[in-house]
Amino acid sequence: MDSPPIVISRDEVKRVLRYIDLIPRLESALAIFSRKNSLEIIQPLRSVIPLSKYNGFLGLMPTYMEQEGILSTKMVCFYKREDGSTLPSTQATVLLFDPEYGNVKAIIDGEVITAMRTAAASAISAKWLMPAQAEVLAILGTGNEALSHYNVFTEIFTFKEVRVWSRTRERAEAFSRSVAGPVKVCVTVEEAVKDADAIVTVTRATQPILFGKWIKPGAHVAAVGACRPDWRELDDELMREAVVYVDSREGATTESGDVILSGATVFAELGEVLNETRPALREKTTVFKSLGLGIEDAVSAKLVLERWEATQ
Ligand SMILES: NC(=O)C1=CN([C@@H]2O[C@H](COP(=O)(O)OP(=O)(O)OC[C@H]3O[C@@H](n4cnc5c(N)ncnc54)[C@H](O)[C@@H]3O)[C@@H](O)[C@H]2O)C=CC1
Ligand SMILES: O=C([O-])C1=[NH+]CCC1
Repeated sequence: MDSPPIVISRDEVKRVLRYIDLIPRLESALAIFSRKNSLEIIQPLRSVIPLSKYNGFLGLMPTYMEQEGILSTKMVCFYKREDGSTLPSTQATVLLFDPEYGNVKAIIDGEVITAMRTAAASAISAKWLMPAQAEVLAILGTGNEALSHYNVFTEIFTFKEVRVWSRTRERAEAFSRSVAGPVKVCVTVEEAVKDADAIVTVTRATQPILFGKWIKPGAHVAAVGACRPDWRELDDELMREAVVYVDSREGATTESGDVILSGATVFAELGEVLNETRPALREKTTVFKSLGLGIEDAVSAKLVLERWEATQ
């Protein structure tokens, strides 16, 4: 109880965290989240502080899960700018507290947690909402989130073709060389998403890059970027015509430019699908608008600590 916090680095998180363990924890957390029972979870809407001078934001994401004994806060900085910095544009730290006494048990690097839990949440959405015989995956963007999404989607599904698009061909080619399996480099978004069954948008775009007119009816889009109320990745047509699922209704209607500015209706939270209180309309064109939840970081951090302790 009075021992100093354990510090777990990015490399250590990478060593111990596995999708096979993470996905069931996230499914359970998303289901708990959507039951909205304050005896199970307290997770206020994230507070976001704009860092206007630096074109960035600090998000604070506290979570308490009494029955699981988890009290945590993630602090995440994310930037819109591109200035050639070698630091990641999304950086985070997760604090795990002992809820009984308030001492910090662990300080865990949040970069890999953020990338893996976000990709795992998108994969859960695809498990329920992607067409049954999905053959083609398109990834738009080539940053950290693109890589984690490539990893989990190719680990748990079998696609005949994976495509990638970036604003420059060089970046798309570098991404394609950096991953284990074959990836087709596409020069335009339209080429990348034509007849794709699953599309992942993981860019820092602030204006739409993906247009409904290019998408095959029945496709599933996991929309991960555009996490500010005035940022977009998807156009109005796609947002209004697709069935829109979100991680959190409150989050989506407060933070998502794609939801707010298009006037789209939110059909369900992913946790409601997992709880079977709302249907998974797999045969329709679907969008999962992800913004990220503190509860995802909380259960991921607990898992990291457990696995890390087991290997000491
Ligand atoms: N939903 C969630 O839980 C999370 C969302 N995010 C968001 O996901 C997005 C990607 O994050 P990271 O991979 O960490 O970022 P990153 O900086 O590693 O990669 C961003 C990618 O977007 C591209 N890009 C930048 N501006 C663009 C534009 N105007 N149009 C098209 N492409 C553009 C970059 O070339 C790069 O390929 C960001 O918007 C980030 O805020 C990040 C973490 C969690
Ligand atoms: O949940 C998260 O960590 C983030 N969502 C958008 C940027 C970072």
